[in-house]
Formats: sequence, C-alpha cells, structure tokens
Amino acid sequence: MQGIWTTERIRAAEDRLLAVTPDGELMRRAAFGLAVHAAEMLAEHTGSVSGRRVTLLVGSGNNGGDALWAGAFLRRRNVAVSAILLKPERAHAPGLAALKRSGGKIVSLEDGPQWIRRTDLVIDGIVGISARGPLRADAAALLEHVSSPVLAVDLPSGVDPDTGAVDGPAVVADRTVTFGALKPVHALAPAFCGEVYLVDIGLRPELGEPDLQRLDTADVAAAWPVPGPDDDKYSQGVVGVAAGSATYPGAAVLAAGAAVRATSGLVRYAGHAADVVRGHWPEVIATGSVTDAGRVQAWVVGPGIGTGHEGRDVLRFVLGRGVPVCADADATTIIARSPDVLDARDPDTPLVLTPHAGEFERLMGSPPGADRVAAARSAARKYDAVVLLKGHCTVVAAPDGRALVNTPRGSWLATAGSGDVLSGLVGALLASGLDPWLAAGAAAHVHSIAGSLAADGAPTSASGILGAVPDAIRSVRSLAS
Ligand SMILES: NC(=O)C1=CN([C@@H]2O[C@H](COP(=O)(O)OP(=O)(O)OC[C@H]3O[C@@H](n4cnc5c(N)ncnc54)[C@H](O)[C@@H]3O)[C@@H](O)[C@H]2O)[C@@H](O)CC1
Ligand SMILES: [K+]
Repeated sequence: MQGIWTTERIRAAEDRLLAVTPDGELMRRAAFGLAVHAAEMLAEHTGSVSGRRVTLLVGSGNNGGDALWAGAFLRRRNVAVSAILLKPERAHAPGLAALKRSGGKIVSLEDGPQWIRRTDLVIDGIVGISARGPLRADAAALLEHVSSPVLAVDLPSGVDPDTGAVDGPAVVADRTVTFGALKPVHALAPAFCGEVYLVDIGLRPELGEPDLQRLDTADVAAAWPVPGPDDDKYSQGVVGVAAGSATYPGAAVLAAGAAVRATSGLVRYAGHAADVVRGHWPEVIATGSVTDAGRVQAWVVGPGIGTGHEGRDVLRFVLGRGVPVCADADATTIIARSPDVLDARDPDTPLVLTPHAGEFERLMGSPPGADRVAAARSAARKYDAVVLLKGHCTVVAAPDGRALVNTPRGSWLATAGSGDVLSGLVGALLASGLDPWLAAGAAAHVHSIAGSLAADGAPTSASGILGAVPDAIRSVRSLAS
C-alpha cells in the first residue's frame, strides 16, 4: 500500500521534524532532490544539462523557497537560471540570496513572458501545500507563455492539495516532485501532476497511519485469487450475476464475462438474458430467475435489470441471501428510490455500492462535490457499505473509514459498458472471500490496467476492456513476482 497524508497531517509531521533538524536542512534536502529531477528532465528533453535554461516561477511561500534553492543547485551544473518573483517583497529570503550568490538572474514580472518562451524547463514554485484556490491572474497569465516541459514543486499550483479539485487556472506539469510523503492531490489529479516522484526528507517516522491509500501492484497480486492444488470449481467461490434483460442483454454478457475472466471458479447467471449469456459464455450456468440460480458465495446485481418492481424483487432477493452483494447501476438507483429494499439485507453481510456521480447524487441527495474522498466516506457510513465512487480517479471507502484511490492511466475507461465489466470483477473477488474494500480496490486497479492495455493509444470499448482482463491480471502478477 502507498500511504497518502492530508496537508494538515503533513504540516504537523513537518513541525515535529523541523524541531529536531538544523535550520533550513529540510528545504535543502527537498531542493537538492528537485534539482536532480530538473537536470534529468533537461537531459531527457534537450540532450544536455550544462548551458540549458531554466525559469523558476516563485511564489511567496516555502514552495518558492524550494524552487530558489533548486535554482542555486542547478547553477553548479552551469544551467542558466532565471527566477520570476510573483511577490518580490515576500520571496523566500535565504533561497533568494542563495540564487543570487550562485549567479542566477532575477527577472521582473513584465519581462517574464519572454524568458518563459525561451526557456528549456519551467519550475513551478508558485504555491505548495498551503495553497488555497486556483492560480491568481498574474501567475495564470505567465503560464500562457509556457511551451517547455514543466516540473512542479511538491504539487501543481492551482490544484487543491487535499482534494485534487481544480476550479480555475492551474499548472499542468510533466513531472511533480514531492517531499516526505504523497498528498491526496498526487493520487486524485494525475492529469495535472504528470509523473510523480517522492523525495525522502526523513518525514516518514513522524507521519503515523495514512489518511488515504493507494494499492500497489504487489497488493493487488497478493490479493488476486488464483487456484491452488486443492481447489475445485466450488472451493474458489461461486459468483452469481443478476443483470441484463431481454431488451438489454449486453450488460449481462459483460458482467458475467468479467466474472468468468477474473477468477477460475464458477459463474452462475440469472435473468432474462440467459440464452445470450450462455451463447457468449458456455461455461456459465444460466437460468431465468434468481430464485432457481442455486447457491453462490456472492452476487453482482443491477446492470441492466431496470428500476421497476421486477428489478426491486431481484435486488431484495439477493440482499436476503446472506452473502456479499455488489449492487451496481440500476440496483443503486433502486436503493436510492426505495431504501426499504435494504431491510432484506442481513446487516452483517457486506454490500458494495458502485455509483458514478449521478447515482451518488441519487443515493446521497447531493453530488459528490470537490472532496470525493469525503463524499465516498460519508456514503459508506450512511449505507454501511463499501462505496466505490466512479470517476476519472476511483475512490473506494469502507464504513470503518478506510479509503483508497485508484489512479488510472489515461481515461480509456470512459466508455459504455465499462462499469458492467467492473461489477463482474468486484463480484468475482467478493465470491473468493476477499475483504470487500480490498476487493473493490483490486477490481478497480485491474479494470484500469485492462483499459489501458485494451486501448494501447486508441479508443477501446467495454468488450475490449473485458478481453484485456487476463492480460491485466497477468501483468499485475508478473510485475509483482
Ligand atoms: N515545512 C517544511 O518543512 C518543508 C516545506 N517544504 C515546502 O514548503 C511548501 C509549503 O510552504 P508554505 O507553507 O510556506 O506555503 P506555500 O509555499 O504553499 O505558499 C503559501 C503562500 O502562498 C499564498 N497563496 C495561497 N494560495 C495562493 C494562490 N492560490 N495563489 C497565490 N498565492 C497563494 C499564501 O498567501 C502563502 O503566503 C511545501 O509545499 C513544500 O514545497 C519543503 O521545503 C520541505 C520542507
Ligand atoms: K508548486
């Protein structure tokens, strides 16, 4: 697991560390790491470091201080460094003095655009973890002239550090170098951060338990069930899929197919698309109704079942089976409109809800808002369920407060039917007995890898994502071994 800490916790940990560290030491560690990354980016993009030009955008806090010190370090490698001070009177004084001593140039705000246009690399030291709100007009105007790669100090300025939300101008970085620990912005705003690198400044021992997590490949590989020598088709967990309709059989084919591809056990299907499902997946035992589907260890219910009384009856039936349920799509809408269906649920059986923003609004009465982690946590508490909030970055929250983020590679999952595939994956993992929060997180992880493998640079479809599920699992297992 990768730990992620809110800025409040980071600041408290930094205070403790600062109290036992010589003055300026932490910033110098941070800035040195930053300068190493800047040199690497110069070499990557221009083929050399010496003689290249770097422009620093310097705000009024320590984030600007980091940039100024990094500029001084880069001078030692004969880089031409210029600094544009957004608030000259409040620029970090020791950093500014160090840059001046090293031969760096201070450029006025008015001259800024022409320097930015000629530079090989821009370093964004406008704001860091104390930032609030979008970039102000002076910084936003400068950014319009950027055509070189951008390296963000700690985080891309203009993006909210704790939520990753953007509601105005913001820096779009090619690389972000952060210090001490990952912050929520790094998991929740990948399109603004670019590649994220963590520089160790000795903060970890002061941090305590993370506020938020991200699964890494090894976690997913360890969690993903594969058959052992003593397994048979029943011992690995049987998953039931109640999805689709005669008019809309596609959701059933996709959800059942994902369950087939995710794990090795047995998949049962119940619903009006039984013939179509059987035609696509001969290994699925398909029946017309949930009442004669047979025993399963988890149910996936919802995709394409409709929101009428028949859908309600199906949902009520599976909620009453005493096994974990992944309620997706139409099932979330039914729960939002008729919360009494949840009376059928034994409170001890896990429930996973997988809303997108619109379904979330139906469930909670208001949209997720800027703080998607807080939103998912509050829904998890309200429904006593694991809530997988879909979006560019998927957030998974458990009723006990655990939360994780899945940061995707690209936006390839934004395609019709993609959610049906995800629900099938979640169901298969639930049936294997995995902790529901981990099951939802691992499913989201493999789903997004399948999306990028299927796309490989060109738009894909839910069928493409489904087809790539085995390769995604394979890649997770091989990377981790
Ligand atoms: N505290 C520490 O021990 C360390 C801090 N470090 C750096 O220090 C940064 C935090 O520094 P600070 O707490 O000084 O704060 P920041 O550098 O994040 O900047 C806050 C300043 O920017 C202004 N500001 C806030 N929102 C703004 C906006 N939207 N547009 C323009 N200006 C805005 C505020 O008035 C405040 O003066 C970290 O992100 C990191 O880069 C690193 O040097 C590592 C060590
Ligand atoms: K920054």
